[in-house]
Amino acid sequence: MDHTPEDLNNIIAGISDKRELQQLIDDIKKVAPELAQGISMQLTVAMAKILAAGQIAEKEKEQAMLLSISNSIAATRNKMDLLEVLHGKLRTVFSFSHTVICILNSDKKTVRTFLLDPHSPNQQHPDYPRLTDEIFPISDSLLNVALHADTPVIFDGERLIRERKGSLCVRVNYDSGIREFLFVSLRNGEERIGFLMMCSAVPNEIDRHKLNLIQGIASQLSVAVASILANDELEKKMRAINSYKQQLEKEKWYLQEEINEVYNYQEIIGSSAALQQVYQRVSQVAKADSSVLILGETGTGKELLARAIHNQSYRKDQLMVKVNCAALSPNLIESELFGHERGSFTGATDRRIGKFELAAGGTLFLDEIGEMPLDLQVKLLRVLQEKEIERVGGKTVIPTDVRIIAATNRQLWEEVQAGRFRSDLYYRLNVFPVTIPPLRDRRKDIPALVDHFIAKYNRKTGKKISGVSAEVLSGLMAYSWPGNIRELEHLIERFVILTQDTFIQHIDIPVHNLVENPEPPTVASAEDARVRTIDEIEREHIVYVLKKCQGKVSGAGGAAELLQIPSTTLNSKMKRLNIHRRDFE
Ligand SMILES: Nc1ncnc2c1ncn2[C@@H]1O[C@H](COP(=O)(O)OP(=O)(O)OP(=O)(O)O)[C@@H](O)[C@H]1O
Repeated sequence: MDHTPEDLNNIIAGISDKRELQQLIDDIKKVAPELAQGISMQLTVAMAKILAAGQIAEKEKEQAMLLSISNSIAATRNKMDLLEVLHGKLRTVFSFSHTVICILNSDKKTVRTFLLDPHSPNQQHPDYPRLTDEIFPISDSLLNVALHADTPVIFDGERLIRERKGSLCVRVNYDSGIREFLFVSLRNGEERIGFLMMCSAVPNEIDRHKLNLIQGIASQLSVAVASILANDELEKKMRAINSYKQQLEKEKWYLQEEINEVYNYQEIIGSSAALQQVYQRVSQVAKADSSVLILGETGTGKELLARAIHNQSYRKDQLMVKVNCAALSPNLIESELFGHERGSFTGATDRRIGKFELAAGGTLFLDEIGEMPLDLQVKLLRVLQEKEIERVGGKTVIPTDVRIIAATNRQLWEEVQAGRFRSDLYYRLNVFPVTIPPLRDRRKDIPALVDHFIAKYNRKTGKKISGVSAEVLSGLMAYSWPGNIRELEHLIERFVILTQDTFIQHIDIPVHNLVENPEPPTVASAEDARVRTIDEIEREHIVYVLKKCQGKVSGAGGAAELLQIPSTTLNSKMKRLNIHRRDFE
């Protein structure tokens, strides 16, 4: 130690390491204690300089880490990215077991879990699913503190359990070995949006010197979380818009089909006691949402009644979709009802939804249910029981929510006894039967119906016919109406077209069905006076037979069978003679 004090000053000033300096001080104290006394001031200054330099270096390191974490957070686009930052990058700076982000709900009174560490030890806890599924009131004092913690606050796990704070969240974590909790709030500007929770299994593990750093990270996290939430909200709205669009497309397609069929729905006319009873049944069942079975002869107004039930039900703002079970072709019947996936059979070039899906939320009207083939009855029964369908060629089941209204002009129970209709399906549909009486049992309704149809066809033809003569009316009242109201409507339609007068003086009523009036009208109509062509007669006869078969062209009981010609011949005749569905439906 033969240095001069000046040499020593230079050596001391050159030392930048705390330990090196301490070693030198110890050496000087040992060999020259009075010298150490003499340069104590220089030693203190040197030590202070080294410490300050260390702090600056530490600060710079922190800044660099914060910058790196900030950059990673700023690059996050979704929850998965955020998880990676929290449980990857953050772990290189802090020691902790896992983190959780909770979000304030729009009610501002509850929070929900937004992000959970998939590796958290809580996963084994039986109450873990509740952490993700439930919402927690912020009236809970711990959550309230967490939400308002402008600077990070640390809680001892033992103490929280002792003081019964933080209920489920703290308990599940504590049971899984967590002993320390750090909370810091997340804010979007002035608005509090949630909080970050950092959990540690070791008391005092969370570095108290790095709380500033955590706070800085929390500010960055707030921006990322707010943007993910805004994106989620946007996506939710887009999904809602898309599903609404699809629904509209479905409805447009269905309405187009309806228009193509030139079908319009109208009000139910009639005030006879028999019809009053029907109205009463309808009002009893309309809002009940149970299945309804409408029974009645052809043309009595079963479809009209089904629509009335739908219109009075809670489903009235959704569609009532009609399926004519008799008109479905056997190989397409299943796809028609349940839809099909693209390529599921030859000709299935596109995915198509079935009538069940189309009627979602509304009513499915199964007309002519008595005609449904037995194998499809089984499938229908399964759908009604399980309330889910499978598209043809599809792999997933689709839940259905439809109300079923079925109608038939057959004696369905007799069909069951004859083995043509499944009894289990019969019981399922026959929850609330409504029978519409035939027109001959409610003749009182005939005058109102006549006026109604004259007004209807006046509108269509631009005529101004004011009514029928007393003679005509008594003829109409005497007729037995095997085709019921449809027959009456067609008769009136024909005579509105034929009548040149403002009053219908004469109507040809089929003689053989007159039941009460022995004097059928004898005056020949203008139409009868003219010689009709073979084509006209053929057309009339085909239309008559088609009506008799309820529009069924081919197959058993179809018009082709009755006319004893192949259905292809009948189809080409119908084309040539300009016969459309509306002519016989
Ligand atoms: N009470 C009524 N008031 C007004 N029009 C009616 C009434 N009942 C039936 N109609 C009309 O009669 C025609 C046949 O009615 P609808 O198709 O509802 O009968 P349906 O019983 O379903 O026949 P089908 O068994 O042949 O299918 C329709 O044009 C309908 O608008």
